[in-house]
Amino acid sequence: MIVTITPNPSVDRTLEISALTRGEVLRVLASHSQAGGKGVNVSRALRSHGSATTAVLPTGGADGDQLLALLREHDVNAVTVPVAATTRSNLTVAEADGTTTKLNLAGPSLSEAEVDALLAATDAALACQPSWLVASGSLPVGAPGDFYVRIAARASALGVPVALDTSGAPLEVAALAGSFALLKPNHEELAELLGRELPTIGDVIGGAREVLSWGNETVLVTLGGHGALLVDRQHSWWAGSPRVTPRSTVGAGDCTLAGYLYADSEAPERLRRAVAWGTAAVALPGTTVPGPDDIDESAVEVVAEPDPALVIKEL
Ligand SMILES: Nc1ncnc2c1ncn2[C@@H]1O[C@H](COP(=O)(O)OP(=O)(O)O)[C@@H](O)[C@H]1O
Ligand SMILES: O=P(O)(O)OC[C@H]1O[C@](O)(COP(=O)(O)O)[C@@H](O)[C@@H]1O
Repeated sequence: MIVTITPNPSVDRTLEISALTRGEVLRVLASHSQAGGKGVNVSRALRSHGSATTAVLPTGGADGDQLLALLREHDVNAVTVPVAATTRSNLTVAEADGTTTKLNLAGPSLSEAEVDALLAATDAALACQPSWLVASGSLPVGAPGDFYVRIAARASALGVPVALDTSGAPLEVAALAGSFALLKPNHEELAELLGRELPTIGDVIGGAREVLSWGNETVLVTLGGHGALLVDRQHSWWAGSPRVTPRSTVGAGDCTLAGYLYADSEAPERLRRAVAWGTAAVALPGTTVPGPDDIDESAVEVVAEPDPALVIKEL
């Protein structure tokens, strides 16, 4: 059983168009409304593979109701904390050449009592001793900057490992506090955290090891179309699959994390599965999560101790 907490979920709305031209009237080829938010997507991907999972999230207003209905459709067990403000709707414009433009709203403002209720709901979900707690996404206005540190302390008290996928200030506060079993930044998020560019494999491994030195156990860095790197204190692995033209990259990082956590395997096999799930996600429209039939682990190449001189953009 894996519990996810998504403090700022969304109804993801995707518009597929042939090409984006500013200032023009454009015809939409297809549109999708799907349950979104990073932890929500992890739960959806796990559920589509038959895993037991509970998604903890706040919901409010008509979009909150729609989000819950969408989760029900996908048979995802949701523990919801009702909030007064309306759940956000994030917008994606997906172009035929694979370019994905994401417009993410700040989301609703939560009161102190609502934040406390969210923490209490997470405590209640942790009582079943899940194998992982996944804490994911941006923080809503009103949540304290150390929200994920508080979450990690509660999980650690129960011996539950925490995987964190966030960005910006919440990532910095949490990563510096340490105590995360897994951090999943993408390439840009890790570079922003460290305040420097990370053009080579060696730069990313060095940066990940710096994050480990703050008291975290493992770092999974996703590299967009260039695969992913898994780094612990002793070892590193790179994995990638043949290039595909994405239909939508929204949710690819979340599916990568879900694939990593899905089963307790050796590190390189976890990474292979993670990249297979992420690659499958980009071939699907909007925030669609892959099921078992979409995944091809055999297409993923895994390299132990990759050459530090390799330039990521050239992989
Ligand atoms: N353009 C792409 N082509 C093929 N695979 C991709 C592409 N973009 C992302 N992926 C896959 O999805 C994973 C996560 O993508 P990434 O963009 O790094 O994460 P996030 O969605 O968290 O920003 C990558 O590690 C890769 O396996
Ligand atoms: O909380 P944030 O950082 O605004 O991100 C939320 C958005 O990210 C997603 O979870 C997708 O994330 P990834 O593309 O990084 O996997 C969307 O479903 C959601 O709209």
